[in-house]
Amino acid sequence: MEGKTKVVEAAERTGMTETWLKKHRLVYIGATRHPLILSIRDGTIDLSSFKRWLGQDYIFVRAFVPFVASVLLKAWKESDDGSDMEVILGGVASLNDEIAWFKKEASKWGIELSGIVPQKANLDYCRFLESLMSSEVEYIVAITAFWAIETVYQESFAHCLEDGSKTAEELKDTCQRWGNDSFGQYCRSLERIANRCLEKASDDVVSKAEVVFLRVLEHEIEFWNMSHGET
Ligand SMILES: Cc1ncc(CNC=O)c(N)n1
Repeated sequence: MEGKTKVVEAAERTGMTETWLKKHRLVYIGATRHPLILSIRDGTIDLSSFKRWLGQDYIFVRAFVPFVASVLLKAWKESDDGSDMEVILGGVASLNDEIAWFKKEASKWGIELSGIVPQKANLDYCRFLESLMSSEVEYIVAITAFWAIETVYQESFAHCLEDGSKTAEELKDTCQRWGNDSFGQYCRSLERIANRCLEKASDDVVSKAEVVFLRVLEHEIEFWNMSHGET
């Protein structure tokens, strides 16, 4: 088992996550190449959409913190590798900066965060996160969701920073937050953890994790859709 795990860790994106990304490619593209992201990238974004997204995302991130804390707790109880906890703890630490960043960014755009009303897609997504916090949910299922949630933002915002993108200067800071290389490294660490765990998991748990992966993608698409403003 030891040797097998090493082989998986040596290469990037080999394992269950790769299989799923291929199998559910269209949904994944729906989540990572959403019209809102494409409009940031091509410079045609309507700023009211951006502001709507920013305000809603602040609310989401506040609910995301206890979710990540619950993944940390599961790692401590259930993981067979002590370094998982350190990767997840790094995620918790960066969320502290992220909340401060949202406040600064909101004031830059003249958004009053205390006045934001969460929309249905946001409430649905937060409720889904809450369901994953239950102690009944396996660590493998929760870490899979965590990896997927972070990776959608990484792939989406990194796309807005690629050569040839026409992202406006005032939006680059947002794109950097999730699109930067070190966030990319962190997502790959989460992916390696997920793959290592999935390799040892029963078929039943692997199927549960796949369902949760797909549901994350669907929630992410609905979340981007909120920026259109048709509640
Ligand atoms: C809706 C959504 N999905 C993923 C992220 C990225 N994780 C933490 O910031 C996010 N901010 N918002």
